[in-house]
Amino acid sequence: MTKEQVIVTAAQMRDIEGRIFAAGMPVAALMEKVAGLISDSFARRRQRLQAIIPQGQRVGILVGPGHNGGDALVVARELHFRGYQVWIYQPFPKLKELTSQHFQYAQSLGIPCFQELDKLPNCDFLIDGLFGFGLEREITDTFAAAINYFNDWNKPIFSIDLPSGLHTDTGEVLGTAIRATHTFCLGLWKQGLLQEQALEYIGQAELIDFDIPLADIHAVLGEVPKIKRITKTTVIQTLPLPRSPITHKYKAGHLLLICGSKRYAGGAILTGLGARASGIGMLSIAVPESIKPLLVSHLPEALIIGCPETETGAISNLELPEKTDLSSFTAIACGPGLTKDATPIVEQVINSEVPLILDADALNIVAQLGTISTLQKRQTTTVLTPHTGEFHRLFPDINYTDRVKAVQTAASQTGAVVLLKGARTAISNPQGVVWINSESTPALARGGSGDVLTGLMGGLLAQVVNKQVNIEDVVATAAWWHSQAGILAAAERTELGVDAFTLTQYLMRVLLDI
Ligand SMILES: NC(=O)C1=CN([C@@H]2O[C@H](COP(=O)(O)OP(=O)(O)OC[C@H]3O[C@@H](n4cnc5c(N)ncnc54)[C@H](O)[C@@H]3O)[C@@H](O)[C@H]2O)[C@H](O)CC1
Ligand SMILES: [K+]
Repeated sequence: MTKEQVIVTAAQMRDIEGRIFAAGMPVAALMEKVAGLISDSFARRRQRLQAIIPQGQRVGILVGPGHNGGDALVVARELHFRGYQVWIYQPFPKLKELTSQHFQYAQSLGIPCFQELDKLPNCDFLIDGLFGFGLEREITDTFAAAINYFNDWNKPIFSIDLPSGLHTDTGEVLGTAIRATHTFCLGLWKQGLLQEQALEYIGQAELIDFDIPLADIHAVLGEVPKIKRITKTTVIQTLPLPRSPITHKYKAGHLLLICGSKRYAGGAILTGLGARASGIGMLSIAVPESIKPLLVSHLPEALIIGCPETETGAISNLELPEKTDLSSFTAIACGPGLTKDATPIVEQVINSEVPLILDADALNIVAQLGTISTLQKRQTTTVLTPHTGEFHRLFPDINYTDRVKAVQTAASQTGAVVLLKGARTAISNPQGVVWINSESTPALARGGSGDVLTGLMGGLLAQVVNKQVNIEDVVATAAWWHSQAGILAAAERTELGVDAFTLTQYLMRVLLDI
């Protein structure tokens, strides 16, 4: 485990810091260390920012009543000595002792301090030290008015630990919140910063590591923390690389995709291209007979199985090649483009013993059949990959604003690994172990990119399912791979240039860089 993977709640951070203080680290010393690291990072960033904001170096420091404010005051002092023109806004009647001492010292240095908004000078940047993980309740009155006032200034705002006003664990806005350009998250990633609803407030997030001993992290979070960020470390451990020099196509997995319809042939092609990019040894794709020629032309290496179809052009019956049945495959991925007329097919794969990924229309069909009753029958690997709409249809009683809790609940109810798609995709296994994909791109918000993920994930699962891997690690690796390809493509083609087919062409590029 690396610190970049760890995610904490406010309570866990308080416990971890409490252990550090109990071991003898003075709070004031930690505050000095943290604020020094922030000032260094800010100064390094200034070189880059100077290009964007060349004029002056006037910094407004927003100081809250707790140690977040204390951090900000130490940063104010350090930037003052580094030649910035610093002023302080501190409207609180009562400050914590350490914060109060730093405030007093800043005033003794002649740093202008203000209590009223209308007296504030102009500035080039703001540093937000109003609230950190100690925010306990909704921000109201003067403090809410101040936050809204600073948001309206449209200046770059650097938030310390969290944008003030965000709930540390859920990322919810408590009344109002600073819209940060950049967030310096202190020590360990706070869970709220990885929640979708926080994204528009965080700006670019950076972890300021202040050498928290791993022993203290394990003491509070356990040997293997339950909730982690997906990083390259996980991916490298999970990918079927390097390949054995003596492997052959039958040892590199045999995936069956069941997808497509006369109406949605493209979904089947994109799913197939995603699977191809996974490196899968053998790929079979069951589609309605009428679109078989299309698939063959796009995926000559795949075995395309033309199935009987309903009059609406959906698969009516899985007509597998002779001497094969579902157990001939190491994994099945089912759903993209199926339409809701393929219910018997979905029931058939659910009743099989084969590791199974359900996506798109397969999920809508499961929702219609009754999610829990349908899936509880299965005793083998099942993965669900809903977007929020499909998630709501599958689990109408689960509130998904806190996406971590939502996927944990859905996974424990169904016994499946559940991936909830979004800007911060969350994945849980039935035991509540959660991965969060903390890097993605809005470029992926397009029809078809989910089909690519299903194929990629199916191909990866088919290659590793018989090895000692955690299924949630495989799902997390596919999600990371998929979003990194989107990020790479967007960097070269802008966020408007990543159609699903293009995305499939970037998947392999990602692995070249790890
Ligand atoms: N734990 C430590 O000693 C260190 C923490 N670090 C930094 O400090 C904050 C956590 O500090 P804490 O004092 O616990 O809380 P905050 O600074 O976030 O401030 C909360 C403060 O404000 C009061 N409060 C809470 N909600 C409201 C509200 N809605 N309206 C008004 N006032 C409110 C509450 O009573 C607290 O006193 C952490 O984020 C780090 O930035 C250091 O980095 C290391 C030492
Ligand atoms: K803050």
